Amino acid sequence: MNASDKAAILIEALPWLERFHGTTVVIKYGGNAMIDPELQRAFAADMVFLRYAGIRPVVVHGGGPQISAMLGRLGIASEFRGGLRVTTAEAMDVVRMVLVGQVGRELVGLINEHGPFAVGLSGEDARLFTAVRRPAVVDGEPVDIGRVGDVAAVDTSAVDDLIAAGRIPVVASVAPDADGVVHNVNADTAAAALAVALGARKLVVLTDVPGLYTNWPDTSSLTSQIDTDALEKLLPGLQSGMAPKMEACLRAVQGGVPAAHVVDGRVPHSTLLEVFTSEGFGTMVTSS
Ligand SMILES: Nc1ncnc2c1ncn2[C@@H]1O[C@H](COP(=O)(O)OP(=O)(O)O)[C@@H](O)[C@H]1O
Ligand SMILES: CC(=O)N[C@@H](CCC(=O)OP(=O)(O)O)C(=O)O
Repeated sequence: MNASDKAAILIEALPWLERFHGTTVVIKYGGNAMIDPELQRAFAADMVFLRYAGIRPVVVHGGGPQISAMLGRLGIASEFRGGLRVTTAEAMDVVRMVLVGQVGRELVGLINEHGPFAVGLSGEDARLFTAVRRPAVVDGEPVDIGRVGDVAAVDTSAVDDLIAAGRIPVVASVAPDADGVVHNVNADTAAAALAVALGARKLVVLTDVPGLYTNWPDTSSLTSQIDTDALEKLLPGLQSGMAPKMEACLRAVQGGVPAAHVVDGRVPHSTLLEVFTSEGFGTMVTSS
């Protein structure tokens, strides 16, 4: 690559720097996009890059595969209904231990290799999230799946304090209900609720596919942009992890976040590509 090509790549970022400088961006880092240590390091570097670019990144992380692995080691089977984990009280202890004590700590450590930026917290800290029990929806019917929560209320004060101090909040998606009983919240759902409450400029959801396939698994049905009306119609037919993910994007945009993006976290530096380049990357959800 010659000097003018390099300069072209750098200057391509300028309009996006102008547009997003000073805004809050919520990035959901999915467990499936986390399995490779090099990708994890690239993700951590992207968060620090955003921070130095004057953007305020807030990370919400998943860890589904890591939870399933730990449950497996303990001899507990994993079961999902409508894309959500069936969570007994016993499984909830493992979910909390893995998300807060393992996945969150690792991400905080990787970001902090660059400086004293990341501070980990969960929905339990300073009442960040209050959960209500959430049934799974299977064939249009609600099914009780135990200690699974939706986000009923968000108190952003702890996250606001961290952002104001120049930190990068790293949030695990477990949350107490109004009685203090801790629930397992899907991380896409938690990210969307936090993006809405923070008035984020965008929500970026990293996963392990190039985006939303409107006719899964037909690879020609990958969609680069979809509006909320079209997504609402598509939602009842979506399977597995994509159902809560796209519902979360829909909620974020309906809640006032201008755009939600589902991008391929297996591509190194996918967040930078989404935020700072002009060609579309992944699937963008916008308001109708
Ligand atoms: N319509 C669809 N478009 C894209 N992926 C889909 C679709 N339906 C099901 N999937 C599956 O959903 C998975 C992503 O969800 P999930 O495993 O929960 O990811 P994450 O851990 O990133 O939250 C993809 O790997 C894919 O196998
Ligand atoms: C209720 C529910 O399903 N919770 C998820 C929480 C973690 C998560 O969402 O992780 P990913 O983003 O990696 O899928 C779970 O237990 O797997």
